[in-house]
Amino acid sequence: LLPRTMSMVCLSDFEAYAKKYLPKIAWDYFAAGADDCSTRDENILAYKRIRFRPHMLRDVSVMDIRTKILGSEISFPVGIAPTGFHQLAWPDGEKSTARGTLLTYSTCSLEEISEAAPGGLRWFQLYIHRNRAASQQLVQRAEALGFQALILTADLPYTGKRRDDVRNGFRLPPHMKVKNLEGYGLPPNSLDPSVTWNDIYWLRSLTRLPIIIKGILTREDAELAVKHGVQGIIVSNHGGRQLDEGPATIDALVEVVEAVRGRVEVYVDGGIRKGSDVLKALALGAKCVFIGRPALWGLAYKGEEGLQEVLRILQDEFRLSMALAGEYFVCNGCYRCFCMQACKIRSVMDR
Ligand SMILES: Cc1cc2nc3c(=O)[nH]c(=O)nc-3n(C[C@H](O)[C@H](O)[C@H](O)COP(=O)(O)O)c2cc1C
Ligand SMILES: CCCCCCC(=O)C(=O)O
Repeated sequence: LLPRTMSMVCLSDFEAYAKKYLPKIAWDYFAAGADDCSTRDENILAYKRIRFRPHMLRDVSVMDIRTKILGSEISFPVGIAPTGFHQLAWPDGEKSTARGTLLTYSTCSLEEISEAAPGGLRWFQLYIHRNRAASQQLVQRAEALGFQALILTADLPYTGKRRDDVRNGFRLPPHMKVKNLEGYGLPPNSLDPSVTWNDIYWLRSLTRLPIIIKGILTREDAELAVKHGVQGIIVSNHGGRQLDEGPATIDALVEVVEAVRGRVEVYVDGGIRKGSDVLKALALGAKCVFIGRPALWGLAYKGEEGLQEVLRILQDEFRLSMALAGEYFVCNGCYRCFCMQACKIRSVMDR
């Protein structure tokens, strides 16, 4: 066991721990952004530019931070984003994160995860492979195992250029496998870069599960997503790991929410490191947010327990920010509740 003498107060403490104790190749893979990492870093900086307009004397003695996503209640509006290869952080891998999203590129199989967390809220993240029959089977396995939604990740026709991964010659250690793809004879780089919007119809023909599209950053694509019948949109730039120099997700969220006009649920991920970031995202119209790297840091710290600690800290910070801003219930992504002022330093939370 690694030393755990640090007292964990905020998510950056978990980051420091993971950086110190993970093997360099794993840390570099988790931390990586594309090219100069400017979008990765901008995801975080953009939150810092947003300021609250807090209101006082609003009786925040009783607070309700529950919300619903696609009809299911969650205890507070934070979920776990799909991130690859959890066994690089903790031996149990995705079994420890099974209450979140599970992905194609996991080091545990769909079946192992279902067994580890029966009955939990679970969505399956899909990459479409050139071998469509394999993708079809994955979708159908996920549906049969009780996953409640499909997330189609749209921003990875090819993997972005992550310099440290190139320098390190990153690949999975021989004892770790992409278990969901075993038996299909697929090389790991068999993703289909010819996927288009029409493939949403193909996916729809395979499953009755709600489809959520992940990786949307513009009003034009948000319109297309609604037109193609998805049930949800995750505003995401893959944690800045794909196209560098694109917008920070919290900035893109505003135009996506405006374009969608409440027709489907909108979520956001990227750069969420504090409870006040969650509040800002909600105030700007997200129904729920997802954390990627912070969940991996929690896993690296203490497996499932470490992840729970990350979530608990984020929940406490979120609750406190809400109370200090004069809010006592979660707005459920109803963007009309908040006045989004078009000033340089955007102010949120004014109703
Ligand atoms: C190590 C790592 C692996 C990832 N793997 C996937 C993946 O397999 N599928 C996917 O849709 N997104 C993947 N993502 C992107 C995350 O789902 C999410 O968009 C991003 O991590 C959010 O940013 P954050 O890390 O700043 O919270 C990955 C991100 C990281 C950091
Ligand atoms: C063949 C591509 C696999 C990438 C899986 C993980 C991922 O999305 C990442 O960002 O890393």
